[in-house]
Amino acid sequence: MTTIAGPAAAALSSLSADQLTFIRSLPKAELHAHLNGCIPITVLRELAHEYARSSAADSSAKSIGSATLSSLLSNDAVQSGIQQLLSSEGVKLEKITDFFGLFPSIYALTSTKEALGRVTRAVLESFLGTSRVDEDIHRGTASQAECAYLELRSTPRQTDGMTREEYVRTIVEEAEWYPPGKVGIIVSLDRKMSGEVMDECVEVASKLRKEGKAVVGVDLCGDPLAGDVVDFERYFRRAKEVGLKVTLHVAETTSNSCEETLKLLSYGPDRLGHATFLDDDAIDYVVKNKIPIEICLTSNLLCKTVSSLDEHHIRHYLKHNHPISICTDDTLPFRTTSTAEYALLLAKLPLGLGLSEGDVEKIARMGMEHRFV
Ligand SMILES: CNc1ncnc2c1ncn2[C@@H]1O[C@H](COP(=O)(O)O)[C@@H](O)[C@H]1O
Repeated sequence: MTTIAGPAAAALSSLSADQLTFIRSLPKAELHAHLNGCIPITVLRELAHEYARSSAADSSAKSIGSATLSSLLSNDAVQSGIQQLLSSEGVKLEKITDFFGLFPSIYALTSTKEALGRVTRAVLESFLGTSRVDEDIHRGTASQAECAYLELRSTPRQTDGMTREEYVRTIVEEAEWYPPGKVGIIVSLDRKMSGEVMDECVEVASKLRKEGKAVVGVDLCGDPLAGDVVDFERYFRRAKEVGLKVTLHVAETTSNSCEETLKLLSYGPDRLGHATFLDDDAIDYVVKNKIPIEICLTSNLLCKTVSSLDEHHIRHYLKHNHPISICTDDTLPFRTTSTAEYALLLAKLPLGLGLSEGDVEKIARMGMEHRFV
């Protein structure tokens, strides 16, 4: 269960019961959700407690599952990172680059296959409800689906407990509990990765795809100011050659240059994440080539890359009838859900964009049309 707060909560609570029912009834596709950024609070809290217990009980052997604490953060560092995420308001950020410092603590908790499988199960359930094929057998409770289709992305990590291939397989195995066509997995390449690791991630994605697994694409993510996009090109070209779709985080900050953006567009992406600061040339290219944009309203507000909903770049794309999809990005720090992001479309200004139900329905349809399946 996601605790909703901030802009998403304000928009949701301004809606009538009929409006909420309308949003819930729309078939929605979540196309931009980062696994480790979407862990439900209850699960994060449990994992943090277990980490603390293991740390206290076994400081000499230092083992948690098959990972060793010595290769991870100290318990104090982990607990203080997790405390920021557990605050009922969600995280407070001064600027987007502060955001990436939240992940080392989360990663300390999801570094074994067991823990990764557990969080994947919880994240899938938070978006898709209890529609696993074995659900009737194993559970008595039902939870409501937030969306009809989920593309879940994650950055493969090699830990003491698993290889990068095992990391992706663990996620895929959990996704396979859902009916075919419900979940697609996107392998994320972090801008801080070495070329060797990017290559390995693309090969793992390709291998699993060839085996018929639901690995549908690759993504470029991470600190938008890290690395040089000239160096990443070959890995995304390779991904396209082997039939994987490509989505790229692009122009998330004012410090991302126009040259960088044009270079990323030259990879031939199938979708773009955020695309907040595109200059006229880039907008022309994106509009002419009808490249769908994954829009993350709350994320942009809380990372302070957009100052208000009224000034959000979604307005531009709506005016040009350009394909977009509405996404949550990271439900844990941003305290949002798919329903709440749609509430931001429907709620009246200044709490939302004040769109009509017809427009919102059309946007939901666009999301479903631009799945990587
Ligand atoms: C604010 N918008 C964003 N911009 C860029 N990258 C982001 C992001 N939100 C999340 N990530 C990327 O996703 C990772 C966490 O999930 P996974 O470990 O992959 O499952 C983060 O470490 C970051 O690299």
